[in-house]
Amino acid sequence: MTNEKLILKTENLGIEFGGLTAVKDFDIEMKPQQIYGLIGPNGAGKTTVFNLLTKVYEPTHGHIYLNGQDITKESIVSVNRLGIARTFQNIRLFKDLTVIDNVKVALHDSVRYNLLDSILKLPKFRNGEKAIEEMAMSLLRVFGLDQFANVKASNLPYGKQRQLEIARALGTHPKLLLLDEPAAGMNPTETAELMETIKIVRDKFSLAILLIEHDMKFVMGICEKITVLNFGQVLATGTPDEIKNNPEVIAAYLGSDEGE
Ligand SMILES: Nc1ncnc2c1ncn2[C@@H]1O[C@H](COP(=O)(O)OP(=O)(O)OP(=O)(O)O)[C@@H](O)[C@H]1O
Repeated sequence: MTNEKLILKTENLGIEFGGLTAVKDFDIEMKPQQIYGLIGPNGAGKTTVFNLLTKVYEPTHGHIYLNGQDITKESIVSVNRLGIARTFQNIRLFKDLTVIDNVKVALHDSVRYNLLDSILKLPKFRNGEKAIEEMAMSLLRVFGLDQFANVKASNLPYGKQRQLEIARALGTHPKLLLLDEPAAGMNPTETAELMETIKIVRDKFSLAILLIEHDMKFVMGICEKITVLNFGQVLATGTPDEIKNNPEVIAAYLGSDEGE
């Protein structure tokens, strides 16, 4: 047991679907503000780990601790309120809403007023709306998306849509942000830009980031620590250099793909 404060810790986390063990004995220790990579072959269980951490799936085994608090039995909503937010492998924006409205939806939960306030447009409601508008704009500014505030989300270039998803996730004030393949489908320029944005987000919002990614240049370039999953189990955990040079990881996953 370490005395060091951890933002996320799991112990023997696992889930079975019928007879299939999708994830088994998954242990991770993440420090606050750490950028951490979760990699492994297709079907290794990476997205399932995200679904366990966000309580989309009920773990069959093990425990999840957020900031020292056991959140294993919490609901999806309360895990989000306690500080875990995520993005998805496939973009899940409200495509017909504007860029700013996508972020405002996430922020609405953090400003409290009741239905009557909103129907009567009482000062509390107006001030709340103004605060939400300002918060949304300041989030968009971090990503250079403020200039597109009134554009329909589906009209943004692909790389910007991915960034908008991150902006929206930040609207719930997470302490831990889970990014599922944030660089998927991006061109090299967009990927390089995303690396910078992720570092800025980590510093500006003082949060830890756990990311799943197949782009090894991206993972090795940005992550301080990496865990490799293979067949639902941890194959290795270490620094990018340790992982790159681990013979088991090379055999199971990196092989000739490394540096692609
Ligand atoms: N709801 C479910 N029911 C049954 N099996 C599932 C379910 N969710 C995931 N699995 C299985 O769990 C295993 C791990 O899948 P998962 O999507 O987590 O892998 P992954 O590492 O994220 O893969 P990829 O890199 O392709 O996204 C797979 O065999 C998958 O079919």
